[in-house]
Amino acid sequence: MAAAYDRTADLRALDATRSGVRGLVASGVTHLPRIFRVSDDAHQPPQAPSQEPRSSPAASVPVIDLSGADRAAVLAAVRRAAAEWGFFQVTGHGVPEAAMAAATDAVRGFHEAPGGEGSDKARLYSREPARAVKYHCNFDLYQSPVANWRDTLYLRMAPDPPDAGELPDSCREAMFEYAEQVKNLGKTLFELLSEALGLKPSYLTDIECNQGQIILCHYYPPCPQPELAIGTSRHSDSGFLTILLQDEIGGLQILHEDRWVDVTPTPGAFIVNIGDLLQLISNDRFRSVEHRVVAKNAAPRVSIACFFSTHFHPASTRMYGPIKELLSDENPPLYRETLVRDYIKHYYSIGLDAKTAISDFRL
Ligand SMILES: O=C(O)CCC(=O)C(=O)O
Ligand SMILES: [Fe+2]
Repeated sequence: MAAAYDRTADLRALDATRSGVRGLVASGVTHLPRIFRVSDDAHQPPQAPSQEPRSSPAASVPVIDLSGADRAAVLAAVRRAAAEWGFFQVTGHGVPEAAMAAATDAVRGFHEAPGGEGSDKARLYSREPARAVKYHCNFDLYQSPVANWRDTLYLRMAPDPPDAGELPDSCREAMFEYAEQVKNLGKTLFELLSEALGLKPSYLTDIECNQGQIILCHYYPPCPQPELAIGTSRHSDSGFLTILLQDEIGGLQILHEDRWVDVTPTPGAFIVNIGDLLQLISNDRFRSVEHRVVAKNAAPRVSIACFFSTHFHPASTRMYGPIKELLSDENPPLYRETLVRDYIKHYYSIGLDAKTAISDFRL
């Protein structure tokens, strides 16, 4: 029997530093603190990556060039990827590489700046749901079974953009520009996804799937014992759609046909994935797929995840259910209707680590 261990005290101690995992690394930790230790079975995927047969090359997440002249071919590729993978990478998306690099550099700069008295990190450190701009180590630190080796700068950019003064100086310009660029790309993607469902291009934006925009700027410091830790626990995304930018380090994996498949960093590309709510309204035509980020010790990793979700519209009374145009006698509705905020509330009540939220809305 292990000696009594006060996990909550350790979590509180980490929280009180207001400088996250990066602060631990800066202070020179050489062993993984226990709160980050993945229990032996908790993160075993169907097969651990090291046990996967490698005899045939693993299939990889589709890469789609959105600038392709043959629109029908682009649509077919999007339809297929959204249905079979739930994930794809996009190139030819029109977002200037300079804006992508500026955002990544700004996020890295924020996370690598020292914390402590008077710092932006100390000023922004918060778990307050109402705050539009905040920084923290693990949004679910006190709920999750294992702390993730990751810190996050949270920016809620739409529908009500934050005051410019709330953003850290080092990020302000780059992140406002990035948010605008990704919002435009989101509109393009929602149009493609609408058409891929056989609907008019404006269908998904007409029902306001693109109205909310939360940008999570993640930083995964080098981990002293990566095999014992996890960067982000397995989960599916709750919103409609996610547009993700990752740097060259890698570590993101998606669960495809019962195997973890690496999402290989592709210079200049964005990763796009279907969220639970889009699976729900597409009546399972599109799939929201589980993913995770493995910890690494070589170098820090930066990723920027932009979620299109409207759950912070507390007044929104729009109900979302399977899109009527997609239903027929052969395709009856698979889900009940829900308010976005009720779906998200349920999702968070379960927490990362399991994909049962959407199944609880199945008819
Ligand atoms: O860091 C990543 O690549 C993925 C992060 C993620 O899955 C999320 O924020 O939902
Ligand atoms: Fe995610």
